[in-house]
Amino acid sequence: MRKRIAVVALPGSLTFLPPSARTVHNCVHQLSVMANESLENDGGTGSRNSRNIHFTSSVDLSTSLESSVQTRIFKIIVIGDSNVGKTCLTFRFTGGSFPEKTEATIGVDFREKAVEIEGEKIKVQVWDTAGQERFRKSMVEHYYRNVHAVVFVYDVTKMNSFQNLKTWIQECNGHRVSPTVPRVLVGNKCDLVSQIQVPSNTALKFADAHNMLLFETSAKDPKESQNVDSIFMCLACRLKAQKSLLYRDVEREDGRVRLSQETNINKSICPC
Ligand SMILES: Nc1nc2c(ncn2[C@@H]2O[C@H](COP(=O)(O)OP(=O)(O)OP(=O)(O)O)[C@@H](O)[C@H]2O)c(=O)[nH]1
Ligand SMILES: [Mg+2]
Repeated sequence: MRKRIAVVALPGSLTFLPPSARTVHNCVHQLSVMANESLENDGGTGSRNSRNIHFTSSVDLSTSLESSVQTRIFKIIVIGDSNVGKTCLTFRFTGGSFPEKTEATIGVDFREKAVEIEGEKIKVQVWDTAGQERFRKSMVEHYYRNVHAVVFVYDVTKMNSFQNLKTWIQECNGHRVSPTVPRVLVGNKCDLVSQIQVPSNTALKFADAHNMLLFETSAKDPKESQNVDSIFMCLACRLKAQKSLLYRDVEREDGRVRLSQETNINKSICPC
């Protein structure tokens, strides 16, 4: 039986159950997923399009962020071998579906989702990076600059992609990403049950050794959708708890951040 981080949906709410042995800290957060604010809708096809930022300088990004200055922005990068499903995972989180067709990411795909945690509106900015060396080498500095959290992804059906995690961690450390920056490990493609090569116990040991939570999930399986959400929400909850992260004039009403009425998703227990 594969050990997973369980995610259970209650009527009118989204509840994350904390992973028992790997709880990093216990916290209860109230959150609402306000709106699915991908920077630009691609019509649900999942095809790579205009949000594919193959930028050459940080100026491109600052332009994109001008409209977002009223909320805190958490930059989360997603890294790992090519073809492990980074694009599909980020699309599942920000777009709520599995892309019908993907191509190798070139540079970075940049997506955002607005969430509300304990009454604070937050933008989770997901940087879906290229796994192929030739598509990423000129971009690496941009990935790691001012990053708030890192998601390492491997494919549970490809032992190589798991073994290569060491290299990805080295690269991350080599770019002076602070040890205090939260990191999680994601084993993707768990729907391919008969092809699984990476045992859960092996992955769990690795995650523990690197002080990471482990999520085993599938971007493809719709039943895993909330589990995919919990990867990013877990990080967002932890980042929110780090008061030192930049505030950007959070919109307030009567001294309190107004809760969104647009969704019935509200009370949650942080999976961390
Ligand atoms: N069965 C299954 N296939 C998946 C899953 N996630 C992604 N895939 C497939 O795996 C292939 C690669 O997915 P991508 O998301 O493009 O991989 P990537 O990691 O972004 O690859 P690069 O952009 O080259 O770094 C595609 O054919 C997807 O349809 C999953 O959870 N289950
Ligand atoms: Mg990709």
